[in-house]
Amino acid sequence: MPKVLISDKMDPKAAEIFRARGVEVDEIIGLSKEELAEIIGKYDGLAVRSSTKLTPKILESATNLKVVGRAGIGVDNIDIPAASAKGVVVMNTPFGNSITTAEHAIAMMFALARQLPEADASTQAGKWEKSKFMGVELTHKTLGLIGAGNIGSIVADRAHGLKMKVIAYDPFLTEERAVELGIEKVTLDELFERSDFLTLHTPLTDQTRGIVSREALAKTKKGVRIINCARGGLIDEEALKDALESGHVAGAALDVFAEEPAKENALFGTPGLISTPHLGASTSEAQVNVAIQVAEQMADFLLDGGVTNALNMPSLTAEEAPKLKPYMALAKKLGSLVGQLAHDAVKGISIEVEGAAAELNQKPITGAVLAGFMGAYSDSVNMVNAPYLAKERGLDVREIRHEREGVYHTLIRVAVMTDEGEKSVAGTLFGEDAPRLVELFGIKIEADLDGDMLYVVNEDAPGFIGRIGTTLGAAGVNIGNFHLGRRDGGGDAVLLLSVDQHVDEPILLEVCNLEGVKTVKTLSF
Ligand SMILES: NC(=O)C1=CN([C@@H]2O[C@H](COP(=O)(O)OP(=O)(O)OC[C@H]3O[C@@H](n4cnc5c(N)ncnc54)[C@H](O)[C@@H]3O)[C@@H](O)[C@H]2O)C=CC1
Ligand SMILES: O=C(O)CCC(=O)C(=O)O
Repeated sequence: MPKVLISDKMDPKAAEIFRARGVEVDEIIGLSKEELAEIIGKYDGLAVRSSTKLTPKILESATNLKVVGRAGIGVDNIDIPAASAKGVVVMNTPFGNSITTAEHAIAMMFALARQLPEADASTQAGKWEKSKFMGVELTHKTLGLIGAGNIGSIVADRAHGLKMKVIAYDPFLTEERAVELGIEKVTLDELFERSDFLTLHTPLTDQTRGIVSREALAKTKKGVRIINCARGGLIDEEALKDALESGHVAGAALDVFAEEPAKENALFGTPGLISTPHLGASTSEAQVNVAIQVAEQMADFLLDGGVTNALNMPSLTAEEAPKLKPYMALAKKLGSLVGQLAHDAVKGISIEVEGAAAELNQKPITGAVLAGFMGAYSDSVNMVNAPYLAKERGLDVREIRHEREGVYHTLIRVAVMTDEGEKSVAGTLFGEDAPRLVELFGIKIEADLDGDMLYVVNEDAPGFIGRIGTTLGAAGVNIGNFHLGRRDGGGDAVLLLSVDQHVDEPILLEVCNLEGVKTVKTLSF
């Protein structure tokens, strides 16, 4: 009988379901890292919320672990690459707590508008300070959403009921979906400039970390009120403290903090700050939803091999898996490449397979492309749920199959349709299993898409390669590999550099300022 450990506080329904399905279960809450590492080896499954941190070190001791179930959405407490490397499936419950979290954001917005916590404390202290607590109405105010996915779109729906004007910045939001949601799609700068209330609903990724920075806060309207029920690292907390103290930001309601549990934080005690201890998902309804869902999904997997909402595993039969594996790795890298490079809203995506790839089940290849593509924007995407999410968001997905071989024995081409037209990338397998990019936006180029990379478009002119090499070398960035392609002599050239470390913003700026450079972007695979 498989054995599961529940290591975070979870609704009793989870344990009930495990037992009813024939899975042995222990509930041990509040284990230290060392204690968890000591006992994890006994378990086939681990069910968590956000307190348990599943680190590579703990995974080292997890000799029997097959599945980790996150009763919730964000999986930043689970080291997914380490779990994948160990063959451990990671599942989450992407929708079970979205309504509850959206409601918390709305509650925070009301609390800010009417200073409810301060007014309550003052009244209960017998002060009756009626004139001190002058509020603002929400009606006709502009609510700016950063992130209009599941939670953001529920917040938008509720805000419409409050007669607010909703604007959003979300690079993945198409115009069609925005119209459907009644949201005006804007740039990030415009969102900062126009919002009376600003609320965050994105995962914490390299792109979103510190998105509400000191510079961003300087662009906001005086008197803006900010709500964060997503992840702490999205806001520069020190800059927010300064902006609250100066009165530029009239209030901030935070459910999440850069360091959690936030038993101490420099923001505490700042005028205008309202805080809750990561309560976004804490309603009995949401906790029952996620507990039932996580237990059912984990039991399905442990007892029958069924896979739902896995973040690191495609749904595949045992026979297909080994043949498809290298194609899926290639497909995911190509999807990720276009996801990282396509700045504008993508309306559609086509996945074309040719030669040997056309003899295989195309669904997992499509799933892998979509997982790579959407993984650039969200941390809840996997090969199983990516096609569903793409449909939900109005993304037109096309699959094309050519059985004939072209120049390569096998080829996968991924094309995205944006407002600027169609852009495509293509790749093949070298030696049957080594994924290789062979074409990038119409330019022939051969490259491994691996680790940290730098994408540079420049005017093809003598001396450029030397200049970029010197600039990166002077900044201590080692170039591991160099891939060059060009449209035609004297036209644009594309460089894909494999670098040994992530290239930080100041170095990126130096590269950007080199003569002839048109575009520079970091990529990560
Ligand atoms: N406070 C709490 O208890 C809870 C917090 N959360 C947090 O809320 C986050 C959002 O959850 P969902 O809406 O379900 O996720 P989702 O994946 O449905 O939506 C995230 C949205 O963010 C957008 N996005 C990604 N990168 C962006 C960027 N650079 N700028 C602007 N938008 C960007 C995506 O396109 C997507 O539409 C989760 O990642 C989780 O961290 C979720 C549940 C409870
Ligand atoms: O489980 C919790 O209380 C936190 C929920 C959360 O942050 C999430 O689902 O991403």
